[in-house]
Amino acid sequence: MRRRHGPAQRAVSAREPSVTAEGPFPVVGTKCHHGSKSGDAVRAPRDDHKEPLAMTLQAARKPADSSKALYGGKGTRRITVHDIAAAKERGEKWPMLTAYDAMTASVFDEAGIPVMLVGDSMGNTHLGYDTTVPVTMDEMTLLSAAVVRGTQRALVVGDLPFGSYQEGPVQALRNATRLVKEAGVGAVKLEGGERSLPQTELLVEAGIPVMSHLGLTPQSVNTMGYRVQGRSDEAAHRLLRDAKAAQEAGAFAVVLELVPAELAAEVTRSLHIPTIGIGAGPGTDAQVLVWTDMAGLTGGRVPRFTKQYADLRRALGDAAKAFADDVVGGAFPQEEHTFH
Ligand SMILES: Nc1nc(=O)c2c([nH]1)NC[C@@H]1CN(c3ccc(C(=O)N[C@@H](CCC(=O)O)C(=O)O)cc3)CN21
Ligand SMILES: CC(C)C(=O)C(=O)O
Ligand SMILES: [Mg+2]
Repeated sequence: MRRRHGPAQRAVSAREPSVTAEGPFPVVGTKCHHGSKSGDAVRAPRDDHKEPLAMTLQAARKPADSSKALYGGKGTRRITVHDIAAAKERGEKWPMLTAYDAMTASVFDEAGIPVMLVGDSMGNTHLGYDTTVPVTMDEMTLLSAAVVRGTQRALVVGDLPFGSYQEGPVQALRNATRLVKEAGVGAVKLEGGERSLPQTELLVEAGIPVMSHLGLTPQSVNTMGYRVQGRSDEAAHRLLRDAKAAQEAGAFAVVLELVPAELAAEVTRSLHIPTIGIGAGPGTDAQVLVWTDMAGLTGGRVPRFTKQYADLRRALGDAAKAFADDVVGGAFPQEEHTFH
């Protein structure tokens, strides 16, 4: 355990941002725990106060690390939406994973994952619901705050859950503001094209970066099911139109879920903001997976677009059985685990 999870860390509010930054982590670079938009996060604290002003300015203007790559680069400060835009210009591909708790998020942060999505898929993976539909703002806020506390570098994006933005732009702004102020996320994501444009515009105008989500939008499972989207010519045109409109409204990225690879590639070529695919083929700028699917922890059926990079479900089950066998057989605890 590298993080302290004492009571002092539980309460996060805009009024006491410092409580999110404490803990035994070595401080590398400058931490920015409240959003990613702050240009002031770029300047590292100086301990050499004898340095002349001219030199200070020169140092501040010095080009950043030669390797700016979102994944594999040398940067240690919090990733911003500007870094995401620059990656598209460089033609760089990048990975995104979901995260729902501080400890797992710290593992992905140390692995260099540049963007983490606190997905409403937490409904399925962590809260035991059948769909994402029941997930609440309270649940999103709690888990998003944990992911922000567990990361130093990743841009943390909070999903706006079903019912938290459908009423209109004002409701969307109220709830997105809550995720920014109480959880400290750097951006929010909302599902839908045309129907979510007024929300996107108002949020961006208010200073909250927005990630759009098109194609299969799981919050609409009760009307659309979990089917590949954009197969007909009409649906394909609508998706392309929606993506361009989201970009026009100010979105900094677009998730494309379960759409034909050819269409996702065309959307990617047509936009100057990055596309993030999930079940959308290899032609998108980025790829996202639900982390429990990626690591083989999810039980039961997983979507066909998932690739399993580990078998955590087996590893964890084996560990639990080994512990249980030791307890029942008297092999644990031993002398080294015992106090006298
Ligand atoms: N664990 C998990 N992984 C996810 O990817 C995920 C969630 N939960 N919860 C929220 C949504 C729901 N998602 C889903 C759910 C089901 C399918 C699915 O059954 N897809 C079919 C394709 C059907 C077709 O061919 O049209 C598949 O076989 O993969 C896809 C995405 C993606 N998201
Ligand atoms: C699958 C991603 C894009 C998502 O919206 C989620 O995890 O909730
Ligand atoms: Mg989601």
